[in-house]
Formats: sequence, structure tokens, C-alpha cells
Amino acid sequence: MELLKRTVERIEGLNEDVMKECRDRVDNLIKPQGSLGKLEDLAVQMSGITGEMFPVLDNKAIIVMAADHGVCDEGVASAPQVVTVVQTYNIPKGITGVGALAAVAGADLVTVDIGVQEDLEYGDTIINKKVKYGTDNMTKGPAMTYEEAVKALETGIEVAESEIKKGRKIIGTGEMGIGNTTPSTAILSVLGEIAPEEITGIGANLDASMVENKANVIRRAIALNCPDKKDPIDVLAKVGGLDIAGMAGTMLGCAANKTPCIVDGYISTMAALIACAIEPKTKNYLVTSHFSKEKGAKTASELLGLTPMLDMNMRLGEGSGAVLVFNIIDAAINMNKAMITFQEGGIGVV
Ligand SMILES: O=C(O)c1ccc[n+]([C@@H]2O[C@H](COP(=O)([O-])O)[C@@H](O)[C@H]2O)c1
Ligand SMILES: Cc1cc2nc[nH]c2cc1C
Repeated sequence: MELLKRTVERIEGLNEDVMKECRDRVDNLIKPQGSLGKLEDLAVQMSGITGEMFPVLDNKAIIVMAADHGVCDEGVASAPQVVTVVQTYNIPKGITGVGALAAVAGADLVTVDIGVQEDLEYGDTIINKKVKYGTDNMTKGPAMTYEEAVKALETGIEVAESEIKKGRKIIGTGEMGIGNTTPSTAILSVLGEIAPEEITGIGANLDASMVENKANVIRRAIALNCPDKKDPIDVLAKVGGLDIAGMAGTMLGCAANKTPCIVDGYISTMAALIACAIEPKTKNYLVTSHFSKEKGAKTASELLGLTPMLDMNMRLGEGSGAVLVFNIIDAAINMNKAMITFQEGGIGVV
């Protein structure tokens, strides 16, 4: 708990002075005011986070949290759980969805076993930070203990801080965990006070005939465990997941270290909801990347209060949406740096 507490205490507001300076410059660039839309806001946000007018956000990485989910015993996922293990080996090789896209973005992948249900051959490509061999089945009791949830959050903080110490200037969140749309939807149901059937979707192609069962499983898990909406760690422990906790910790770690953190899709958005419930100032350091195609995704983004940059009909996870936004952020910063102002162009503001 000590690391979590210390980290949360270190999260500050953005640098308002540099943001104002940046906004003034952006408003004076040689273009109709506001015409570069969200790029303008991104440039200002990155200045506020880093305290620099023209930050260089190189050494990009997606931190992929891999974990299993005991609730898979209830028939909530179509893919077998072994896919979590297989993909945890494949991700660092760059041969999965996020790897293909990361190569284009010039980003590295940091793969973390935070709760895969078996021991892996770690070598130097998978970081072994296993908190537990997968969560327990949340229809029989809590997914994990409060202490395990704190440990998983602190694991996310540790990995983020270690990467930032190595020189990462921007980080994205990713996950791999068969079954994880079920705890994600449970978290959304509790925090948003929304009936599970309104937000339960197909995840990684669950047969439509099984979606009702998935919603019932979520409903039963919530009824049994009675998560306390006012305590995000209690929610995470009772109906959450180790991967979700790890990503929430990553977001807190980034915020405490004034490092922008890009939120991926559906599962990452629940991690963002948890992180922001733990410390609302975390939101200043987040950029949401894309609207996942998963059923509850728009509701989750609305609850978080951040509008994703892209709407690509994607629903893969792994950090595949987050990685696409790295280059958009670079573009926003270069807009501010490379464009001339009206004054420099010899004309008044039009
Ligand atoms: O990120 C998303 O928006 C997303 C939406 C649906 C599914 N996924 C991925 O699919 C897996 C979870 O789906 P499921 O059906 O097993 O719960 C997990 O490995 C996620 O990375 C990811
Ligand atoms: C093949 C496969 C790849 C994934 N990547 C993230 N979630 C996934 C789920 C499946 C089923």
C-alpha cells in the first residue's frame, strides 16, 4: 500500500503557465483559429504534462499486461484460456496485432505477466511480475483479495516507473487476457450503475446466444460480492482483473512522473476509470485513443469523460489502438513547432 499511497500523493495538476503559453502560440499559428481541432488540444495537453513547449516524446512503449480470469469457467469467453499464454509469448516477438502496428509507430512492447495462470519461460522478453495464477471465479467469491489488487496496482506503477527511468517519454496501455471483457463490464456496471445486460457485448467473438449468460454471470458476481462503488480498489478486487489493475497502476505511475499515458480500448478504459477514481488528477495525463467496437465502450468513455481520438471499428486490445495515437501526438507537437505564426508570416490574425 505504501507505494500506491506515495504515488497517488505525487500526482499534481498540469503546468498551467506552459499550457497558456502553448495555447497562445497555437492560437497564433498561421491557420484559422481552431482549424487543427484536437491536434491543438493535444499540443497544449502535452505541454501541460511535460512542462515543455515542444516536448520530444520519443522512446515510446506499450506496456502489455497479461493475465487470466477465473470467471472463464462460466462460459463467458469463446476462445480457450490457453490463448492468453500463447499470445503472451507472441506479443514480444512483434508478430501479433499490436506488434505489427508498433513497428510502424516506432514503439517498443513491454510484456508483463501479471497473472497468467501458468508459469512461463520468461527469458528476457517477458517480465515476470505474477501476482497470482489468474483471478478466482468471481461468481464463487471475490476475484482477488484487496491486498492482491493493491499489489497488482503497485506492479503497474513499478513497471511504468522502471520504463520511465529507462527514458520512455510516452507510454500506452495494453492487455492480453481471455475473459477480461467480463470483469471490465462488471466494473462498468458498478461504477456507472448500469444493468449488465445493457452493456455486455461479444468480446472476442462470443456467440450471440451466450451474451445473455455473460450478462447474468456479471449480475451474479456483483450480487454475491457487493463491491463498494465508493472504493475503486474494492471494486477491482471483487469483480476486476489483474491485467486491469496493472494498467490502472501504469496510469497512476505515468501521472506521478508527468508522463503522458495513452488508453487503449474497452478494457483499458475500465482501468482508466479505476485510476481516476483513485486519484481524479490522473485524467489530465491520459489520452484515450479509440472507441472500441465492444458494446459498452461508448458508455465507458462517457463515464470517464474523455473522447477517444479515433473510431476504427477496432476491438482487439493488446494496445493496438493506443499505439496508433503515438504518431498523432507527434504530429500535434510538430504542428506547434514547425508552423509559423501570423506575425512571422507578416500578416495579422485572420
Ligand atoms: O480492447 C478492446 O476493446 C477489446 C474488446 C474485445 C476484446 N478484446 C480482447 O479480447 C480478449 C477479451 O475478450 P473475451 O471475449 O475473452 O472477454 C482480451 O484478450 C482482449 O484483449 C479487446
Ligand atoms: C486470437 C486472439 C488474439 C487476441 N489478442 C487480444 N485478445 C485476443 C483474443 C484472441 C482470441
